[in-house]
Amino acid sequence: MTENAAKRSADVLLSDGTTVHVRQIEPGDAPAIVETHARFSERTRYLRYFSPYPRIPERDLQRFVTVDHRDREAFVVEVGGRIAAIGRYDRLGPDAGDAEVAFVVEDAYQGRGIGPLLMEHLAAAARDAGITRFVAEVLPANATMLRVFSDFGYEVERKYADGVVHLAFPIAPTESSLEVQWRREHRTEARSIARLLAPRGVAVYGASSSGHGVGAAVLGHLRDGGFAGPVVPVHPSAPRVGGLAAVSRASDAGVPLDLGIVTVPPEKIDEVVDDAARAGLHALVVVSAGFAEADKAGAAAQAELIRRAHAGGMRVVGPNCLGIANTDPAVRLNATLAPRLPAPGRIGFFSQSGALGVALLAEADRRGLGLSTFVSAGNRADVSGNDLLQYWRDDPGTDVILLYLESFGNPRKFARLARGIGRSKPIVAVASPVRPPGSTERGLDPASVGALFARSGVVRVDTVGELFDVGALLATQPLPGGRNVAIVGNSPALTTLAGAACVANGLVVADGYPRDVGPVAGAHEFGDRLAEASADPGVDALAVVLAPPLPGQLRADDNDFAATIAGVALTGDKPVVVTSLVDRVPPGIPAYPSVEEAARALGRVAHYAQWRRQPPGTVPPLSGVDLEAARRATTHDDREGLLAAYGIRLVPDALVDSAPEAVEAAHRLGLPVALKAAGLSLRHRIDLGAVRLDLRAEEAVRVAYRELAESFGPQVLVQPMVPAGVPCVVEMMEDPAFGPVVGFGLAGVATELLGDRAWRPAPLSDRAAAALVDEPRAAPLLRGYRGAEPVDRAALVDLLLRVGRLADEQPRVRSLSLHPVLARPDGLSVLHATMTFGDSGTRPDTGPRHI
Ligand SMILES: CC(=O)SCCNC(=O)CCNC(=O)[C@H](O)C(C)(C)COP(=O)(O)OP(=O)(O)OC[C@H]1O[C@@H](n2cnc3c(N)ncnc32)[C@H](O)[C@@H]1OP(=O)(O)O
Repeated sequence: MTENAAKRSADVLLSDGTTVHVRQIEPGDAPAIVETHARFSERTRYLRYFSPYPRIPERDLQRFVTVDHRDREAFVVEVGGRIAAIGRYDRLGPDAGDAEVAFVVEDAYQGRGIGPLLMEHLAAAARDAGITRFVAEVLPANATMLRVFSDFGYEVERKYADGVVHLAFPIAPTESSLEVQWRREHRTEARSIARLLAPRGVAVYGASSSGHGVGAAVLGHLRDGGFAGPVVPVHPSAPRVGGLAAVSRASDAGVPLDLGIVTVPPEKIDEVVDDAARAGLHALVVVSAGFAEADKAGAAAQAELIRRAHAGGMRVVGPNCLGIANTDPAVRLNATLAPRLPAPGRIGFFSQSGALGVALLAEADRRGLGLSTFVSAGNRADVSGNDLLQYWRDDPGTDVILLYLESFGNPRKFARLARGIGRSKPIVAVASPVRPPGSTERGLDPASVGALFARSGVVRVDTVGELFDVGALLATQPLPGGRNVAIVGNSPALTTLAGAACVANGLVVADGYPRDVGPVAGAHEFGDRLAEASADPGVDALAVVLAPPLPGQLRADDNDFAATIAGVALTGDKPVVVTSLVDRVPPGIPAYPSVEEAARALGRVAHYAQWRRQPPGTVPPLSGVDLEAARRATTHDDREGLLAAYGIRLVPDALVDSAPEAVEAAHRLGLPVALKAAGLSLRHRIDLGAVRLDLRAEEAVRVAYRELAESFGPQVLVQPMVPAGVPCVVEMMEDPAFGPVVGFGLAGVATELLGDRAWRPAPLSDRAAAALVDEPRAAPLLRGYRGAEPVDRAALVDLLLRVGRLADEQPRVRSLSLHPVLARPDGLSVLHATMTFGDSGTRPDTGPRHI
């Protein structure tokens, strides 16, 4: 084969008798030059690389030719103009099923150390293509390739009976590669939502000829909102409804209709869906109530509605929703119960609640906030917030996304989408803990939601008011380049308050500020101070604080003030927030009634801007992870073994039930030792004084054992003393909706009481792990508080990454708590761990166990 490969062109005979025709490539050859046998399809993806590695001269073209793995075709890898490996897809074993790319390495050729380089290229190719799981199977005879694979970090997952070895390659997915993959999968869905929000024509089912009722109202709103296309009422008998010519079947309309608005009672819904499908509609917005939110029968009707709609090729918004709106001047669609089409703007707004939706639209209107599109999803039986995220991601008319959420249908999908979108378009969300009526979904656990949002860069707000406060700032102002705020005002009291509010919201008052122009300064002088602040390189954002005029007193130049502020806010490249003069500043400048609200909105936006500036994290490969050992450990519920398989070592201990045993264990483990009463939780142990520390001699061990046994029973743990450190807690729990999340905090009653834990979904990226260490409010203790030496942060990050990987890969582990972990300048010690196992569908083991 090596001889063949050296020729310019070769027929390569695979071991099952089929032939692959390969022509050797030259630098600069077009990708298509690799000829292969007929089974390569049009869909062949050519991944072509010039070596980024100095060891390979640029002229040695790297090439990896593959096909969509579902086609199960052959692949050829060429490195440096030589064939490096040839493989097949159609011989894969059963474990390859969920791999993005999977292949059998049949023949591999080594020379000039290309094995590992080849693997790097495969990994790079996979990463660029958004591939996250890579599986290889190596035929038993190919020992060389097997060694290359394992040298490069492939891990043997399984050996089949015929000797084929199954390996998995730990590709470190970058967040951008996840995004690539996601885009590929979901482009089609976004297209169908685009059609829903910009239909060519709309049919209205259920508008009463009497002119009264919900349907007639929606018909009126559509008609009066100035919808650009035809609006056609569909009615069983009336020739005209709401002043428009009606038809009895949508297919009789004679104009293209894409969307149906439905307000017929639930018992009539099936005939409507069938009629809409026959007329070729693409989507339905079902406003009618009486479905899953009502009762069991309603839930069944809802399921049938979705089944029929999908069978007819239609997506469904609702049921039990307020409707949808699109302010694009070329569309002007107001298919909602709200009488007014929102003002046009660049905010996409999703509301899960219909009831709140009308109020939300009215509030947006009052604040002069322009929307691009609005969707109320009601029971969210089909179209979800995730669908809308995909749509807004690709919609050039939307810059900012506001979400009012009550639950997550698919939190993991939300997280992946949000993470990608948040890099270019901010997402602001208020997650109400209310469980939607009729929903079987869990309510929102604040820790999990916090973890999910933090990871995805979602700006989390607590109230609907804040949703708009932050939305207005993001939609109208540039992002701040940092946290330094220049406060300029005309009242020392207010500027001081503003300073405190900024600090309370994670902002920094810029050097030389707050600046008070005094109560008599005119707009001109004020404008000069603002211009100075705007030009100051030490300033990232401006907060304008004007004392409001006294009641009944209108300062002569308030309008001038407003115009001055507007001048800075609309022309500068730094965000400006204004407090007071709220009614006077023109729309487009975020104005707040109080300094606290202004500072809070700015603080959230600064935090988001910082998230966006950081490079996306990667899930780094970890040394010393032994998946085979992990598999053995989980089969036997061996908790300690499982931790060890992920490179997490506990300080050893021994359970003893007599004084001589205690002494023997102390010698074995090494004096000095600590003795702890077994069978008590950690907290109880400390509270009850059931711990004896720093026992340096046999006699001390004996005495301590007797004391503990007398008070707490004969079972006692012996553990070698480890040097003191900052006690921390690393936790992992399986959230039924969100999947595994990893938590970090400092140990101790104070932080436990305050719930001072940071959470992130597993697996952790390097960035997420670092953020976990820095995020608890007590984290300064780790960084060398009051002259102490900082602890080994890298060791903590490494431990978190390991827990994150374990959490991600071991679904049987329901919870894990490493408590305490002593963090020191020279490393860390895990003193104690509890872990619960559970299989899906069963309850987790009861009670934590010491391992
Ligand atoms: C959570 C939130 O607040 S968001 C909003 C959520 N949604 C709601 O709150 C809506 C609540 N209201 C409802 O659900 C109501 O039951 C509705 C809107 C579904 C029905 O309202 P009703 O006025 O009782 O419906 P009604 O049976 O009179 O039918 C309305 C019209 O549809 C017509 N109709 C009946 N079947 C069909 C059909 N297959 N195709 C077209 N039209 C039909 C009827 O003939 C009637 O017109 P008519 O008065 O000229 O004869």
